[in-house]
Amino acid sequence: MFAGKTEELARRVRRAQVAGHEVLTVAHTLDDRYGAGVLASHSGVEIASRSVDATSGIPGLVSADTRMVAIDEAQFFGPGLVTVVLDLLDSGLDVVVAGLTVTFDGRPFEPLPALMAVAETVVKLTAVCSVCGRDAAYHVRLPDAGNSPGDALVAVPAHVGGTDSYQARCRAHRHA
Ligand SMILES: Nc1ncnc2c1ncn2[C@@H]1O[C@H](COP(=O)(O)OP(=O)(O)O)[C@@H](O)[C@H]1O
Ligand SMILES: Cc1cn([C@H]2C[C@H](O)[C@@H](COP(=O)(O)O)O2)c(=O)[nH]c1=O
Repeated sequence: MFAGKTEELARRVRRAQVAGHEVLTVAHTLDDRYGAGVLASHSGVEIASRSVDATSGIPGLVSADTRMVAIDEAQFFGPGLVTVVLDLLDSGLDVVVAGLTVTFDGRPFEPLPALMAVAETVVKLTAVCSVCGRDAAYHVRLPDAGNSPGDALVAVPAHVGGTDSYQARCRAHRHA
């Protein structure tokens, strides 16, 4: 988290739009922090988006004019997103996916690892460790975020949050 994934997704969406391409930006309904129809980064960058509650809702949003599909918070969609993304690519669309690769307890967070394996290009961004300032590929869930969050691999509304619930951490401080 806080690595700039949404900012980078927004940059790519805007760049495609400048080129005159029709872009479909998709988010998951689990994260409704900024309201329906908008994606926002932690720094306040906003882009218009459509929300769906499952991967099966994505293909139906694609129109004949769509050139690019941009998907944020891919970790909320689960492993089924891989097939949908591959089908979109096979139909000739550009697809850009942003999401968390690691859970708050440090495990690989599908579908990102599988998507990274089949992607032509992977950009892995890191945040700034909140303890020491080094590159942070991990995050910790803060004690105030609530007890017993359950399985980190199963996306639920209780896991949704920002600086209120999570901090970015480097390898050395990922358990601190
Ligand atoms: N620990 C941190 N490390 C880096 N950026 C942070 C941190 N905490 C807050 N930020 C802010 O978060 C922004 C990135 O937000 P965002 O694009 O939403 O990231 P992500 O989608 O990876 O969570 C940064 O530009 C910065 O303003
Ligand atoms: C670590 C972790 C985070 N989440 C949630 C928390 C946020 O709502 C999003 C990540 O958003 P960001 O744009 O990358 O900051 O995911 C989660 O569900 N499970 C986790 O393990």
